[in-house]
Amino acid sequence: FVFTQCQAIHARSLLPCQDSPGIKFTYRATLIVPAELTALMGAIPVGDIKEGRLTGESIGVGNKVSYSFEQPTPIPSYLIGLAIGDIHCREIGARSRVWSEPELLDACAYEFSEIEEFIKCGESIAGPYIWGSCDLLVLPPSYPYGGMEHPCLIFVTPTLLAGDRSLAAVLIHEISHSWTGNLVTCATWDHFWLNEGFTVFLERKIISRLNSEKLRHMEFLNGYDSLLNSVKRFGSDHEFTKLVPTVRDTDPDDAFSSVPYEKGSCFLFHLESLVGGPDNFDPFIKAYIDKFKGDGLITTDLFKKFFLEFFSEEVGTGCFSSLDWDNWFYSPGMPAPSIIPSCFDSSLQQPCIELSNRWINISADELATLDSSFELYSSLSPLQKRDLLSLLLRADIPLPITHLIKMKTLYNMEDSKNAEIKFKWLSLCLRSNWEEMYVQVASFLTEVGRMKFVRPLYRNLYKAENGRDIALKLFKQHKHIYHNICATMVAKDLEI
Ligand SMILES: CC/C=C\C/C=C\C[C@@H](O)/C=C/C=C/C=C\[C@@H](O)CCCC(=O)O
Ligand SMILES: [Zn+2]
Repeated sequence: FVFTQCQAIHARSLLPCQDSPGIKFTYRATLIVPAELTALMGAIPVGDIKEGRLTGESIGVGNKVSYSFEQPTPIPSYLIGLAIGDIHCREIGARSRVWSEPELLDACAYEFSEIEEFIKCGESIAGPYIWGSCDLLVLPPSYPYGGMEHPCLIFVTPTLLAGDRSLAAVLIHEISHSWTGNLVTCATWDHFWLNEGFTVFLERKIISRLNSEKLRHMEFLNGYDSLLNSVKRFGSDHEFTKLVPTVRDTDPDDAFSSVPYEKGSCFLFHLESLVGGPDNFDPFIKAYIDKFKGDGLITTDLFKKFFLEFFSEEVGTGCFSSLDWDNWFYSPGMPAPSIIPSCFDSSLQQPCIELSNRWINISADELATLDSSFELYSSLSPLQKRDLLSLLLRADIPLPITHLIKMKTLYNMEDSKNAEIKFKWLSLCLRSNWEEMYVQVASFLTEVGRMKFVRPLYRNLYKAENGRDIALKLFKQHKHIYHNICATMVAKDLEI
């Protein structure tokens, strides 16, 4: 199975190109591959689909076929994407197919069957979907990211296959890039937040409309937790914790974190609150996409200028007099004090907060009293279970191993198919130096290659009591299974 990951600056390793987000071009491509394999690109395929397979053309030489593609809408180089493998497809929506290796196709078709609803909702907020098709390719477990927004063919990790559609936010995120990022694109990587922060904001708008505003707020609170972790990892005065960092002469992979996603979406949430809420802010989103979709390039200054033009009346009434733009854009660390967790409605997190406090405050000899919490835990949604574990991870002191042993059996933690819950649970065990669980950490690390999970688990195993040598030996044995970006980043994390 061959797949590419060009974002941010890897397209240049694939083909000669102006490998910068500020340069856009259309393309046609032809891939010649062994006849038993299928080739796909983030573009419109020329061939037909017969019995779940793209038809290639025999080239008459050797047992090979050619597949041709066309991307008629100008895109930046980082959105070039291709994959080649034993890939089959199934229709899952009016303009969407899901592609995967045949063994996964049933599970993928079920997990992602809401895709047309997501696209339609995105259109109602941001304007027409102009890319034609919106297919989905589920990659092998080594895929280093949750998803990648190649136009016409979104790539996603198989760790989204929770079996209950509970991890759909990543798909909604990648679909949202059809407007923010793919149509209106950051002119340089310094302005990456306009790709990612705006896409997270749009993703959560869709979640609000399709589920509830309370869930949008819960996702903001979860994102705030990720932002805290990123700022803590870099240090609160680090360049990469700025919303608009200077990343010239820097490998963008080194600068990558939750900061542009979560600080950026918090900034837009703050702007939304200043103009009086979603009803007043939402028309700006469509106007913004419409305004910049032409040459499709955006910078922070252009965004600010258009925002103030659009809300010129509010400027006149002093709506933004308290807004310190430069502090938001150029100060390192956590967002300006105008955004703190209490800005968000935490009602969906309340049961998680209460349950986490019970686990944090109970003594080892009272653990039996928690048996009654099984019903409450079972009633939590997968995202609430995720947030329960996040709250426990944020506790001042690590949970005692006695408590983790109890939680493991009481809540059947090992049975969860939800990768986010599994990741948080293993992180909780590492934080408490529960050495019996290191083997489960190692097994998870040899099953997935998504950096969102792999990097923190290797770092925390490396820091855990008697974990350092296990981490180094495990990585040395298995680094070949990871994508090169992942292997490179973990090697840096482990100071190799
Ligand atoms: C301030 C940072 C400047 C530039 C960074 C640009 C790209 C970083 C490069 O590492 C590529 C990132 C690709 C990300 C793809 C998908 C993400 O949206 C999801 C990542 C988290 C996850 O696994 O869910
Ligand atoms: Zn994104």
